Amino acid sequence: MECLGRANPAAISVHFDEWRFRRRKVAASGKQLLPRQRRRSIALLRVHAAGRGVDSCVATGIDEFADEEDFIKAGGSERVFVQMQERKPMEKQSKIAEKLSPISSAASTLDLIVIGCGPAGLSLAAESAKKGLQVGLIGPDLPFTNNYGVWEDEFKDLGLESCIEHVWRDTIVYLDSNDPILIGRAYGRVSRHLLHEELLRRCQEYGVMYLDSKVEKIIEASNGCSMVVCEKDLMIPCRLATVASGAASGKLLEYDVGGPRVSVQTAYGVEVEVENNPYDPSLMVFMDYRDYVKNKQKCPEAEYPTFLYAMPMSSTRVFFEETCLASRNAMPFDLLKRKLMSRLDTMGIKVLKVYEEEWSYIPVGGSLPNTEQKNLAFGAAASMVHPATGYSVVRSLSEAPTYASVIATILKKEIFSDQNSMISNVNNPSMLAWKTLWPQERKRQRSFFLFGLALILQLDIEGIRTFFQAFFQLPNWMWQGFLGSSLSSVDLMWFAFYMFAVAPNSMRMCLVRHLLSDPTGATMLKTYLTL
Ligand SMILES: CC(C)=CCC/C(C)=C/C=C/C(C)=C/C=C/C(C)=C/C=C/C=C(C)/C=C/C=C(C)/C=C/C=C(\C)CCC=C(C)C
Repeated sequence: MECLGRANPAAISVHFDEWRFRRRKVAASGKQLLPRQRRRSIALLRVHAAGRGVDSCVATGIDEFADEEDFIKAGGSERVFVQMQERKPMEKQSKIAEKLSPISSAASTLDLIVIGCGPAGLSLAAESAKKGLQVGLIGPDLPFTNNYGVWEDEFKDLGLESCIEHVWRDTIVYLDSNDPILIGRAYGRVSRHLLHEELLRRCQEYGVMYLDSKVEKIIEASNGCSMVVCEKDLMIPCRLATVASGAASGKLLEYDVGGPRVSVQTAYGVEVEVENNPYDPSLMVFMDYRDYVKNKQKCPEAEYPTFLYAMPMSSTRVFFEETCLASRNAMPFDLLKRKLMSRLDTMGIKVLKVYEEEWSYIPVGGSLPNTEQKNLAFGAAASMVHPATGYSVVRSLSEAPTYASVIATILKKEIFSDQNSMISNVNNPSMLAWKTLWPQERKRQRSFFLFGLALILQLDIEGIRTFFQAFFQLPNWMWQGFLGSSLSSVDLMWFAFYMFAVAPNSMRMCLVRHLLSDPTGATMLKTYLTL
């Protein structure tokens, strides 16, 4: 990475103008950027962002993109990328290096290297070290930036209730009428600071080591071990490497080819002090799909069905997030923001003070990782994001102990003859771990979720309302299990029939049409029939 250092404001705008100029020139010529130009281009953006007091790469899913071209390939648009680069506020850096001992390049081969310091990476590193493995964690030391929302019971089951900073006794959904649906389940807002502290404490307790660096590639050494190549050509040897650096870990992993296209969940949020808050502070607003957009005709906002997700922290302080559940192309952040402001205005909510803003970009759907590769993955890198909801943190945290056990079994058993070399007659011991993460049953469930995602993508705002009206009429265990990925593939069939039974005729026709005509329907049926 070319380093341009910190710049003064005048220099920054020159850098940014230069970046824009170069991009336009390249676009006009119809040519690709040369690698050197790409490096320069991203460096310019970073200097621009840093000089504006903006963290250049912290929004969900974006931190591991090598540059804007990778981002665009993964479904983003250049405009969104620039907005994220420009606007994400800089937060206080966490200090992983102060808590964990350093990995030294001269150290002997580590058992496991986990790449990525988000919730998935930290939890897997801690759980693996707890199993007695020598674990190294590598990744930039960035703070958790998103406001994670969780069902309180699910987080309690993980023993992490102390990380919830606010609990609402119930959750509410508004669709088209003033007849809201009370869900009957408590919801919590996770303190990203406490969650980070807790996961870091676990890493420290079990002796995880740390290196603050970006991983360039992972190569296989001649003795069967792996070499993790970091910035400045620093090489760290390990017996197994697991990539947990988010959805944009493409360059470190192989994914199945010809899988479904990646869609995107986008959201723009603000935590604000307001006058005239109409929401009851004891209820979390999971989805408000009521129509509050002014000038509906021909405004681009109306093209994307979005909903409001609101966490009233008190009667005057509220976190509002305008969310596009899924779209084929990312909904631009300025549109989301405009829609949110127009909604608040129409509702008579007056914003007095803005505490913080959030931009969230979550790729959903897409292919599974190739489960025959030696390097492992976890969290969003392993496609563990729920395709139809965008949630992933609880699944990663809850599966970390089992996954770590399997990795420990692979490394401790006779599969490896000694500390450093793998017995050659065992083809690929990583398959055991991949099978734990993605057994055929999980693949069936995911094919159903992808079918559901494709359905959501086709619905307009009216269709979405009718659809969720039916969804929340299902028995609690069904819709809760669907959201928490805990329904078996057979349960999901019951879920589909139940949806069909409770839906109005127009939606029934839509469901059957989708099953018969959408390619995800055929893929789902094929996956269900594969033993
Ligand atoms: C920061 C972060 C991390 C984030 C931010 C953003 C946000 C705020 C977000 C939020 C989100 C949310 C709230 C979400 C939610 C979601 C949901 C609720 C979802 C749901 C879904 C559902 C579905 C998909 C369903 C589906 C169904 C189906 C597919 C069905 C089918 C059926 C059929 C086919 C029928 C058949 C029958 C015969 C043939 C008879």
